[in-house]
Amino acid sequence: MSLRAFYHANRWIAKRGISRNFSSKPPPKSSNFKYGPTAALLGVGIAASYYFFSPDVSRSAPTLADQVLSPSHFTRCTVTSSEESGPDTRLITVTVPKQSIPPASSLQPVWSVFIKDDDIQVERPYTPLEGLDSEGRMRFWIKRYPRGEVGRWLHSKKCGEDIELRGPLQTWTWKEDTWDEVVMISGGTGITPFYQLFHSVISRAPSTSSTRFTLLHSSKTHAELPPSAILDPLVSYGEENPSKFQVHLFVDSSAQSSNTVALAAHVGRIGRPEIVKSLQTDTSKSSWWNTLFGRNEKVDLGQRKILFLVCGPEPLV
Ligand SMILES: Cc1cc2nc3c(=O)[nH]c(=O)nc-3n(C[C@H](O)[C@H](O)[C@H](O)COP(=O)(O)OP(=O)(O)OC[C@H]3O[C@@H](n4cnc5c(N)ncnc54)[C@H](O)[C@@H]3O)c2cc1C
Repeated sequence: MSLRAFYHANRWIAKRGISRNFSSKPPPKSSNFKYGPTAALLGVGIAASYYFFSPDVSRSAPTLADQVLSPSHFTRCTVTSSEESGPDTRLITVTVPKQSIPPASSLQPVWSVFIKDDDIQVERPYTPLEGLDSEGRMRFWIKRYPRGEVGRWLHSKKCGEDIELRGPLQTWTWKEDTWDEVVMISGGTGITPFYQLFHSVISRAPSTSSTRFTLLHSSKTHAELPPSAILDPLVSYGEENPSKFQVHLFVDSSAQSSNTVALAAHVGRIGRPEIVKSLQTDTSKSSWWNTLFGRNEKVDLGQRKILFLVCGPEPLV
């Protein structure tokens, strides 16, 4: 996983790169796969501090029954639903035993859990789309890669089978009343942390909240776009609250699908023009974005605090 922060403050620009490996095995020798959230911050005088996982305990942590979910031990949970949601993806629901459900107050977006493939003893982090409900259910959108270990193993799990997981682990912490604009850019299953933020924060924001959110999501094809269980709530909320939340979908190829939401996707990559265009719908900010991205024009950041979050495979990040 890689984490980078970009600051822009008046005429000073700093670029910082921090990389950490969270894999429980040596990285593949020749793979360009990387699932990395990148946070890019723009604003005046913003002090940014991000902390992703501190893998202080590992897959060798013990498995404990009758204890509340914790990063320091594994909890045996049950797969209660698994449905195909695209060519290589499944929506998988895992249910935590009642006695292991942590208090809701201990779960702050955005968090994830490590799931352990106990055939080969490796673990990978996954993001519960809606967090954890009062019945102990967590729903995941999980991609299977051709030679990927845990994804393929999870796809093979049937309803009623047990899996072990540990967490919650804080992927990134949302802070209320901090940002004027939040721009989320995702590719593939990189949408999952943003969906959790949408479910836990954006869709519940009080009408007095002035933060504007924009989600730009890209998938290779229409068929690989997130399933309607993910897209429908996003699209509906955006239509009902256009001044608070906008969602724009992108696909690389124009091959069509029967998914009606998918048909609304733009063909092409998410680039600078797409970001500018999506944000220019608010005319009060068009000059801000024009000057920010214009080559020879003076940057005028004003006093607005803008956060960019990027999550997806390495070519996107
Ligand atoms: C905070 C966080 C949250 C995440 N949330 C989600 C989520 O909600 N949903 C989701 O689907 N993913 C999520 N991920 C990604 C997930 O953790 C795994 O990285 C992903 O599922 C791949 O793991 P794997 O074991 O299936 O594949 P790996 O075994 O890690 O392999 C990954 C890729 O590398 C290739 N590869 C493996 N070995 C080699 C080799 N020797 N040579 C060349 N190529 C090789 C595989 O073919 C595959 O394409 C998240 C990641 C993070 C960091």
